[in-house]
Amino acid sequence: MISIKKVILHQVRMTLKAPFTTSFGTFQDKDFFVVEMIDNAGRTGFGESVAFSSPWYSEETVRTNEHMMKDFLIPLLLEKPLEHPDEVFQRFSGIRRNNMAKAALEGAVWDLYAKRLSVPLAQALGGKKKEIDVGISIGIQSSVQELVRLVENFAEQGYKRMKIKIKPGWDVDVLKEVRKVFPTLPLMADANSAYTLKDLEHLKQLDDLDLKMIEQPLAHDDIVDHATLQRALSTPICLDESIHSLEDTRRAVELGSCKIINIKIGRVGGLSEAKRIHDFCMDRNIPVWCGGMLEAGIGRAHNVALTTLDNFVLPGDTAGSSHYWDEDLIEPEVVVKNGVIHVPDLPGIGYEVNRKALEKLCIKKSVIA
Ligand SMILES: O=C(O)CCC(=O)C1=CC=C[C@@H](O)[C@@H]1C(=O)O
Ligand SMILES: [Mg+2]
Repeated sequence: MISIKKVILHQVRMTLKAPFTTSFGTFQDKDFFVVEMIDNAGRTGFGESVAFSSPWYSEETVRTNEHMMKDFLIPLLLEKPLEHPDEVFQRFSGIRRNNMAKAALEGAVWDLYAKRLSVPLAQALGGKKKEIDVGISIGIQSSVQELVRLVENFAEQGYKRMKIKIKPGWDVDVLKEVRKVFPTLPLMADANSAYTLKDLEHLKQLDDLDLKMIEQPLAHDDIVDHATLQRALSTPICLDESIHSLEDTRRAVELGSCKIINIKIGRVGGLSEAKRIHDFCMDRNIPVWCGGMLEAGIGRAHNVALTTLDNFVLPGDTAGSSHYWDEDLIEPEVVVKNGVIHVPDLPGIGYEVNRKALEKLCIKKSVIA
């Protein structure tokens, strides 16, 4: 049994090496929670929340995460022991949505569980890969020249796929310029819901660019219009923001809204639901990949472990720690060599938490026992 005795919420502030711009705006400071969970044997599991400080990506924020974890979710975990991390999803089922708060805690339970078994988290999840292919996500840049320079730099580092953010006015022409310089490089676009069906004819031009996919072109809560758009495009649509659960996945697949799913542990409420979406898509030959939320090392470690499952057949957004941070919260940091991450074989998340760095970057600590 997993008997949780104490949960420590470290509210951390880290500054990205470079500002991150999407169709929604730009930010560089990232506040989030490191969840430290201690069991009755004194073992520690770690999770990381991914909600941003403002509700632009989803309705959740750092503040809503804190409220939900402290006032609703942690008390449910402390109520009684757990047989298996899969039970957390059920234990939280009375709480509506708030998936990122749920996932931060459930991730710590999974890490604790794997450490109790003394196996890597990847193995506890059923993953077999010892190495994973990764891509990189490039925010909207100040000029096409700067974008081409970044694509060149990341291609030289061996990243397996370039994700380029687009929005009206920074899309087809920009991608054509990149294609001119890199005629065969695996490319995809992420629109973060910047378009509507009125842009259908405009978006059809993407079909001439040999993109691997176009991610979330339409509204963050839509699967109907995406089905209309997918029927008009030969480029596969990948859904991100629209998919919060296995049920959303089932509906989107039945409607034909997408051909690929970007699975983000925080967006779907944790690793157990992420596995269910993975398995559902594998049974229907729908490829998935692991999206990113600009995580620090603990969240990055969870993404690496999840990506070892068989149907993560497309490179995800799990770039190396040094792409994001001057100093990460884990030792060793996540390193990408020629577009590949070697999966750690230590118990749990497989990386040690750098306590000194955590203390230095922690702006508030709450102990709940
Ligand atoms: O490098 C990463 O962690 C991926 C970053 C990234 O592309 C995104 C993070 C968060 C929201 C979005 O802007 C975007 C995405 O949609 O995947
Ligand atoms: Mg996305």
